[in-house]
Amino acid sequence: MTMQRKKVSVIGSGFTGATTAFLLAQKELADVVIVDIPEMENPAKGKALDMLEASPVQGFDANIIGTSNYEDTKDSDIVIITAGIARKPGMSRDDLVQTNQKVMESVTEQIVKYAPNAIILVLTNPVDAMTYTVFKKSGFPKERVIGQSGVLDTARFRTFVAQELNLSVKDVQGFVLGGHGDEMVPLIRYSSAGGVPLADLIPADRMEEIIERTRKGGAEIVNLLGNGSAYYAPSAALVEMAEAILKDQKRVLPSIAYLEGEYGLHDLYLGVPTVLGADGIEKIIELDLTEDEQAALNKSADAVRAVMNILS
Ligand SMILES: NC(=O)C1=CN([C@@H]2O[C@H](COP(=O)(O)OP(=O)(O)OC[C@H]3O[C@@H](n4cnc5c(N)ncnc54)[C@H](O)[C@@H]3O)[C@@H](O)[C@H]2O)C=CC1
Ligand SMILES: O=C([O-])CC(=O)C(=O)O
Repeated sequence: MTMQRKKVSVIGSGFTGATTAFLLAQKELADVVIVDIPEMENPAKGKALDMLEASPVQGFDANIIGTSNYEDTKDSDIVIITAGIARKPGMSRDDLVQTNQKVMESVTEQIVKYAPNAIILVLTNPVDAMTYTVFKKSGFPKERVIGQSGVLDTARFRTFVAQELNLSVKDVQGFVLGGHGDEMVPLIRYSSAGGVPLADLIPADRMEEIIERTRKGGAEIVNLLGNGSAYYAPSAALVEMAEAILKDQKRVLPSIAYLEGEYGLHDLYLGVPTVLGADGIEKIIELDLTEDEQAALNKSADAVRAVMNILS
């Protein structure tokens, strides 16, 4: 009996889409379909073929194709949306909202048609509002529409802390709540190195600088790259979430989830700790926040709502 491999479709063959596709294949998590608009079909095909030609060298078994035909995404287990425009230096993520809302709506229509049972992971910015757009347009249950921000924001925080303390990144845990913007809420109380609270290891003023760098982590890369935004770490984050779902790992990872009263917030998508498994978001973990933390989370939610108000 042959085992049917899982199928993941990645919408958008740009920096994040291509990198995500390659990581998924290298880890043999699924066969991968990369979809772009008809004008970009050949580059998408070219990237897919190039990746496939790396498979004998690296020794991975996964098929990868590029296409502009959504029929090829039929019955995907997961669809990852990276389609749309990215910001340039001087822009905020929120400047992308109008263009990317249209892209989300057209892409979602196709997903509903061809992969009605898929779990959707959204990367496109402004990601909290774009995940909400996809949720509304798809009519999928909330646990099957998930946005990516917290794994990336936490990874940035962990990187900076590990550098600061000259420790392995493996032993540094971080915890970031809230929207994927300057108002995100790193929770130091829940962050540690080898189980030791960070507050015992890093002076408060230095910690503030690390938090600020984390909040501006996306812009730091945008300014260095000059004509696009981060893609290696964002793709690694998406793949960690996809792996948790494909392998039903029940990982505790931050996700952008639909809130219906959790943390006192209603009818918006925001970054919170979740359990990710075969059903998507299987649980939202609610923490008891201090007054200051709740106020910071509310401020972050307000920033997301301000973007949602621009949605047409
Ligand atoms: N949530 C997060 O943490 C992160 C979000 N992002 C966001 O991800 C998005 C993609 O970034 P990159 O890959 O760097 O951009 P990119 O410009 O390299 O690639 C975007 C791709 O989407 C394609 N596309 C546009 N409209 C499409 C449609 N209707 N259907 C299919 N494909 C379409 C374009 O042709 C292009 O190939 C941006 O909005 C960016 O801000 C990027 C990094 C992190
Ligand atoms: O900053 C951007 O525009 C892309 C992004 O979301 C990130 O890298 O965090």
